[in-house]
Amino acid sequence: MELSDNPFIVAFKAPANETEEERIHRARALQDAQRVSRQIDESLQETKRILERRRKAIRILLLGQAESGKSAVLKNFQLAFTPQQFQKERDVWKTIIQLNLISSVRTLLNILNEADPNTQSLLTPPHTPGSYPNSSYSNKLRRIHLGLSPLLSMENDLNRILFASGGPSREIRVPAGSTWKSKLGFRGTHQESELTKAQNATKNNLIKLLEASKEDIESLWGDEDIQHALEEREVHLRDTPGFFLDDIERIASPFYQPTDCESDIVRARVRTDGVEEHHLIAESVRLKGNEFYITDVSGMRGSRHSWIPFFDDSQAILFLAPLVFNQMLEEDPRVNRLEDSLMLWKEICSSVLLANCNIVVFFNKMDILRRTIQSGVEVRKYVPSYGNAPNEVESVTKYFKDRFRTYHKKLSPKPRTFICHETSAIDINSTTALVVTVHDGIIRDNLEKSDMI
Ligand SMILES: Nc1nc2c(ncn2[C@@H]2O[C@H](COP(=O)(O)OP(=O)(O)OP(=O)(O)O)[C@@H](O)[C@H]2O)c(=O)[nH]1
Ligand SMILES: [Mg+2]
Repeated sequence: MELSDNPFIVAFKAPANETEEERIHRARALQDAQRVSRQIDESLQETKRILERRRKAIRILLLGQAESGKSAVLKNFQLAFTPQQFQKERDVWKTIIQLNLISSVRTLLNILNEADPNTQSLLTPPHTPGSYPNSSYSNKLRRIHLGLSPLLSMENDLNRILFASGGPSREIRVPAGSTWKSKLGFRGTHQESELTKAQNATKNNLIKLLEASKEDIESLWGDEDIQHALEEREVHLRDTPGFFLDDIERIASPFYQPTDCESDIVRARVRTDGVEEHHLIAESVRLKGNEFYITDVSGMRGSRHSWIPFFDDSQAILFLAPLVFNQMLEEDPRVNRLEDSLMLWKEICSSVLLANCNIVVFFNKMDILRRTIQSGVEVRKYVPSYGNAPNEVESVTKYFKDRFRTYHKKLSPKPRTFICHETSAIDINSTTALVVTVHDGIIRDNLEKSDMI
């Protein structure tokens, strides 16, 4: 570039007959302009570095309906590639697990309440013990009911203090980002725990109260009348998110640590609210320095529009489709979960924005499918097109695999390979091994694509 073309030289050229005062003023203005220009250059360089880093990293988008297991698969990635970082978060998950447990207790007590019209409201037990009117339930259950009331009040307090949310809700819901983790005691590299004395005291009180309530919870869960009421209402509590009642002995112990059983953390339920991007830098020697950007989204119907901006930037999509054929969507109880997954699958396959993206399907929650089939539930009752095919796991899986494959072939804008895996994301040994395989596959595929280019 000619000096005379340089915009700085042109803009700050000395005018004829410049006074000394004007010259000083012009020199200062030039210095300021150069400083701003340097700052812009540096910020452009930084943006370029970030973009370059992103380009080299593996970029994965997790998609699927709510409760399909996206966040559980993300935790498996963290376990496989950043286990040390994952361990640091265990205290956060301990509180979540305890809250999940209390939520199941609330479900049982609600059933008790519904089933027994004479039982008084949960949170307003009678002032004088023994003043319940006669009813179909035993005195034992009424005593347990009363004994567990403080635990429910504690749940309210915790939700209010830790998540600033009022009243009980079926699920823990936190805003996107990791600030909620620091509220539960997580100390990240750049974050200090935000726990106040009051919050710490509440967490400690919860541990004591859980220990004191352990026997009541065990009795409630083991009670025949309660089990009968669950069966009558077709409530499969073991298949619901965040189910820990079978682990009460461990979890209600004052020495409980989720590290004793890492799958506890994967089983813990926190509903994703919005879109969260997780940046992982692999810790193992083999992959040292490999980076991932994994985007986890909310799967609720009303949130799916927010996925689209992330389509462009992703190299691979992991689509979670649990083969749970006998459950309805929480947000719309008229819609069968598996039908909803198929509808979503069709939209993802036909999206032009995703034409070049690898899509891997995880037929998740295979453990639940196995239990459901074993308990004698018939697929054809929920999916009439299944007809008289054998009511066996293998046959059911093949049937749905064929349906997913057919739509994939028919609707993909360009030909691409159909890849699917049967998973149970809470089985961490097999799932961490699988995510490593998927990771290797994405790298191989990218290399092939760049060779073709
Ligand atoms: N039994 C069983 N439970 C699973 C499996 N995968 C996930 N879960 C549990 O199901 C619940 C829901 O899983 P999440 O990973 O939170 O679901 P999500 O897709 O992230 O849901 P949203 O954040 O609401 O969109 C959690 O408690 C998980 O631990 C599985 O294969 N088997
Ligand atoms: Mg989630």
